[in-house]
Amino acid sequence: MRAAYGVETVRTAERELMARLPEGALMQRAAAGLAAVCAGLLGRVYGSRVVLLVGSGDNGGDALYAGARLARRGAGVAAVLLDAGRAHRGGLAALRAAGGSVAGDATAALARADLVVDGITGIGGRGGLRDAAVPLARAARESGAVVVAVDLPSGTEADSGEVRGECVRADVTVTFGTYKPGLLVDPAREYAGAVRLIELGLDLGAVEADVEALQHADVAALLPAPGAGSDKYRRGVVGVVAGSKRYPGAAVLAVAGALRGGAGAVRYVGHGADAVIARFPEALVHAGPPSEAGRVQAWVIGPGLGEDAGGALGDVLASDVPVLVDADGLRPLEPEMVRGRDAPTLLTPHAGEAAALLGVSREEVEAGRLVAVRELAALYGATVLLKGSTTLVAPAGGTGAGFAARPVRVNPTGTPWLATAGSGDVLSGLAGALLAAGLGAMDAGSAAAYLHGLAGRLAAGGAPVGAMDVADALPGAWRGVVGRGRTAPGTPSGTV
Ligand SMILES: NC(=O)C1=CN([C@@H]2O[C@H](COP(=O)(O)OP(=O)(O)OC[C@H]3O[C@@H](n4cnc5c(N)ncnc54)[C@H](OP(=O)(O)O)[C@@H]3O)[C@@H](O)[C@H]2O)[C@@H](O)CC1
Ligand SMILES: [K+]
Repeated sequence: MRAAYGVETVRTAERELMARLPEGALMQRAAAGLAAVCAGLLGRVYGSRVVLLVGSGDNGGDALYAGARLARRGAGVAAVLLDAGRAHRGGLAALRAAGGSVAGDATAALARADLVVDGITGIGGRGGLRDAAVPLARAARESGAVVVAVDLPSGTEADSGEVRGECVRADVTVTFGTYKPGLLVDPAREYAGAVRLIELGLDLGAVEADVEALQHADVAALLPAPGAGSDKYRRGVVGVVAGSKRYPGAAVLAVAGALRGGAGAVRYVGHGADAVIARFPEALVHAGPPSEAGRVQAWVIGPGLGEDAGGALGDVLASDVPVLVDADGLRPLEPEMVRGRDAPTLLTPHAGEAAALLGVSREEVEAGRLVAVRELAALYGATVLLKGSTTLVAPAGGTGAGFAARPVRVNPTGTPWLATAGSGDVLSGLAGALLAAGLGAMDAGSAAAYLHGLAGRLAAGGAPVGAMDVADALPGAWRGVVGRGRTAPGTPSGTV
């Protein structure tokens, strides 16, 4: 599990550690790690040209001390100081002592740079870059040099992943002590490039993370494996209420996801029965209301239902089994329909659907995904999976003052190729199968997003794919995660 902690938690842990260490030791650890990453990126340090963008806080101090280390190894290091009177004193002295200098002409220095170190702001930054820093961030981007952000790309919000205004676009971000939520959540994540963590020795073991990302081993431990005594009910029967005369394909895709998610059986309810049976003769189809369809261990409702989702939705929510509500099922949804349920409810909106549920614009949701998913979880008292470039899953929340659902899980396996019609229908079926197998709503949602992302990558292999290709790639993704099979060539490693 990869964990990310917010600024307040990081600062508390840093204070505790600093009290036990000699003065300045922590910053030296950070600078040593930063310099080592820069040296690795430069390849040959001697003779290289490094420019430091230095703000007036400790983030700038890190940059200056790392610059001093590179200067000692023969790099030509020039510091651009945003406020000469407030630059980190010790760091500036160290840089000068090592042969580094303060740049007279920032633009000229940036134009010649091989590597730019962004030490404008770290966890102390607020809002987008201030005016004085904006041209420097732009010049860094346009210089063609490798841009390395210190702790965070300056201008991004550490706690929320929001980007309010201009910010630095980094190729690599070297972060200290722990990941910060903004490094894992879009839009800030996009600006961070590849993220390298330098351990500082912070003691965060007993603290609940703000954001966490599952990795292969976590997902492998969650996925159900049928035993010798498993029958279809033990493996989990999923009820799927999806599709309509107009959109029968959504029914097929949701059923495909459920079958590939290990469902012992799928009961399909709706107007897409012919299409479902034609593709999946193993599905059980039912023409009446969901409550009369027979025993299920979880319901999936919504994909492609069109306008007439309401009656079936009430029926399904009245059941005492976990319910996943997606797409058209979300439209008639009111908080009180969900809040009173004893069994788990998992809502799976994309940004537009989340915006409609919250009564805000889609842009607002996209800009503040972490805030939006937490608000929805609190409003509906349900687990919420917010689909998108970084899919987030927030636990069902309370409504008390200051309540912030945590940890929110962020999916690390997503790929832009998944932004294709019907891909969400597959995800719904898959997550429904995991709910039916007995996983909690957080685990079902986040494991499904993980597998779905991997399947998208496997299916795509660098080329466009359709939703059924993603469903067909799920067994390969599953085998790859549990380690019993080989993933197809071209599967990215290292990024998950
Ligand atoms: N604590 C530790 O043990 C360790 C901490 N470490 C490092 O310290 C960093 C935190 O340092 P920090 O607290 O000094 O804050 P920091 O990120 O430098 O920013 C504050 C400065 O930015 C300015 N500023 C604010 N907003 C701005 C904007 N939008 N645009 C432009 N400027 C803006 C603000 O100006 P002011 O408001 O004061 O006028 C102030 O000058 C942390 O990220 C890590 O890198 C490591 O060495 C490991 C050990
Ligand atoms: K920075």
